Amino acid sequence: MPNDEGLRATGVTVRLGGLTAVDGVGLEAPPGTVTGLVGTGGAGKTTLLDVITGLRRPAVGTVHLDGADLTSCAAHERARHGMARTFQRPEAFGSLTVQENVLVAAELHTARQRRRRDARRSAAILADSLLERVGITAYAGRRAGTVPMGVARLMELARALAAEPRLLLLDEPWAGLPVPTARSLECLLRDLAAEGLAVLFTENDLDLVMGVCDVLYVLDAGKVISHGPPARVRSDPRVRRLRPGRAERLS
Ligand SMILES: Nc1ncnc2c1ncn2[C@@H]1O[C@H](COP(=O)(O)OP(=O)(O)OP(=O)(O)O)[C@@H](O)[C@H]1O
Repeated sequence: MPNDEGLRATGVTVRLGGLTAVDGVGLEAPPGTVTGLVGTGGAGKTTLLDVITGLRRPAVGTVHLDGADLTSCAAHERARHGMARTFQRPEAFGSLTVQENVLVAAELHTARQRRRRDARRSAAILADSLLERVGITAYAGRRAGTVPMGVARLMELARALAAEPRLLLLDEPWAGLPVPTARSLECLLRDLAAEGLAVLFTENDLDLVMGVCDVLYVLDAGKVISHGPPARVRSDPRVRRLRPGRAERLS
């Protein structure tokens, strides 16, 4: 039955060769909240995002969005159900401008909505407003292949938002961003959640994201070892054991 519970993944297990990369993970990302998925390199974060977005089939487990079972759906079908994602390495049309890159995504979305008559115009308006929203209007005319990594990341975010998703998944969105831009991104994610989006991001450094999320999941060797409000998770002994050298600062 359709509902508005957002993302619910249950019992997700992924085996890659002899390795269990994700091991019985359950995770929820409700609308109106920012959910963080934190873990050291190799913990299984990207693999879990791949399962959620349909790029990888789990050995076991289910993925629901707003009550719809998407476990057997292909990636493009999940996108139609309202999922949008950014990647660790931004994927762009390097020879197009930043504005054109966002426009392509906006045109796809407006065409899908069958607003064909004014699709081009409304796509252009949407693209320009998104460039402004993520703060990269100044780069609109630059070729995407020539912009700094931070701008490329924000451009990818604008492309994801062009689909007007209900669930936004971001794989290490802060990597390569200068501090002021990172702060703006935090504010933007909070604003998007306040508008009703379910936001789920991955990150390696728990300290970096303490103030951004409502709920944190900590993944270690493919398993969720702690989840809940950030302050509670940070003081969880199982999490503190993962963070040698930081215990004093946190106590
Ligand atoms: N295609 C693959 N084949 C075999 N093993 C893989 C493959 N992709 C990932 N792995 C392994 O699965 C585990 C989880 O990897 P994953 O990339 O999901 O972790 P992560 O938490 O996203 O790491 P990072 O923060 O470095 O991106 C790691 O041990 C990784 O080496």
